[in-house]
Amino acid sequence: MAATIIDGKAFAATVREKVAAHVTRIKEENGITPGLAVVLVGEDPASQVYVRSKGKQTVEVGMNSYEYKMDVDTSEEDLLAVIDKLNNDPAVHGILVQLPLPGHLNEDLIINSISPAKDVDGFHISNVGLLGTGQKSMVPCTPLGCLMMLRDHHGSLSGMDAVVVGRSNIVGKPMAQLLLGDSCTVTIAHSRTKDLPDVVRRADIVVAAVGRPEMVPGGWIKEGATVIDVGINRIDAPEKGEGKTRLVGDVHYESAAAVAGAITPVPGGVGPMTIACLLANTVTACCRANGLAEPEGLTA
Ligand SMILES: Nc1nc2c(c(=O)[nH]1)N[C@@H](CN(C=O)c1ccc(C(=O)N[C@@H](CCC(=O)O)C(=O)O)cc1)CN2
Ligand SMILES: [Mg+2]
Repeated sequence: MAATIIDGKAFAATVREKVAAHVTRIKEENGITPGLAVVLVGEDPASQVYVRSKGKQTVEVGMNSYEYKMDVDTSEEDLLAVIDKLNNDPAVHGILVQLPLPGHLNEDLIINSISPAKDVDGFHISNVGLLGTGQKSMVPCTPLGCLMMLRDHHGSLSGMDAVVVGRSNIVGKPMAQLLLGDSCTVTIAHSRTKDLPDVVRRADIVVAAVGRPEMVPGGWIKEGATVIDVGINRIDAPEKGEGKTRLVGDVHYESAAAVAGAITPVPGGVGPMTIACLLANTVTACCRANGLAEPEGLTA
C-alpha cells in the first residue's frame, strides 16, 4: 500500500493557528505581547532566508519581532553584549541566534550566554540537562516538530522501536530524548554504527538526521514503518536544466515511500515545523515568564 504522506506544511499551519489564538488570548486577558528576538551574524544566504521567514511568521501570529543583523566579523564581545541586552529586556521572551555562526565565534559560549528561560531553541546546556532528566525545559524546535507529527499520526508512541540516525546536539540527541520520554525503545545510530541497514530495518519509527543526501534507501526500511526525514540537502539536478538544483532529504524518498507506512517529504515535511515550533516555544516562554497557563499541545 502507498505510504501516507505526512504533510508538514499543512501541520505547521495548524500549529501557527493555535499559537495565534493563544497570543490573542494573552494580549486580551493579560495585556502582554510575546516577543521574539532573532540574531543573525553574517550574510549566509540560507540563514538570511530562514531569519526573514521567522520574522514574518512571528508578526503573522501577532507577536513582536526584533531582528539583529550583525556584521560577519562581529566580535564575541559585541555579540555577547547584544545577548546580554536581550536577556534583560522584559519585552523579549524568546532569543534565537541563527546557526551556523561564523567560524571565529564559539557557538557553545554564545548559546550558553542566552538566558535559559528565553532560549527558545532549547540549545542551552540547562535546557539540554532538563530535557535529559525529563523535567520541564525549552525543547529544540526541529525534534519538537517531529514529535508532534509522530503523535498526531500514531496517537501513542509507547513501546515502539525508534531509530534516530544522526547524533547532533540540535536534532539527533534531543530527538532520542523526546522519543524516550514517549516510552519508545530508542537507538541512536550514526555513520560508524555496525550493520546500519539492519539496525534501521528493526525500527517502527525512523528519524533520519545525518545531513547526507538520500543516504537511507527503501531497502533499509521495515514494511509499514514511519519515516521522518529531517535532512534538507541541495543537490545538482541536471535533468531540470544546466546549473539547476533540487532539495532532497536524507532518505531516498521514492524507494522508501514504496515500503513505509508513512513518510515526510522534503521539502514540505519537517522543515516548516521548525519555525512553527519556534513560535510555539516563544509563546510558551512568555507564559512561563508571566506565570500564565501554557498553551496545550504545543510543548513536549
Ligand atoms: N538557531 C537555529 N539555527 C538553525 C536551526 C534552528 O532550529 N535554530 N535550524 C536550521 C535552519 N532552519 C531554521 O533556522 C530551517 C531550516 C529549514 C526550514 C524549512 O522550512 N525548509 C523547507 C525548504 C526550504 C528551502 O526551500 O530551502 C522545507 O523543508 O520544506 C525552516 C527552518 C539551521 N539553523
Ligand atoms: Mg564556531
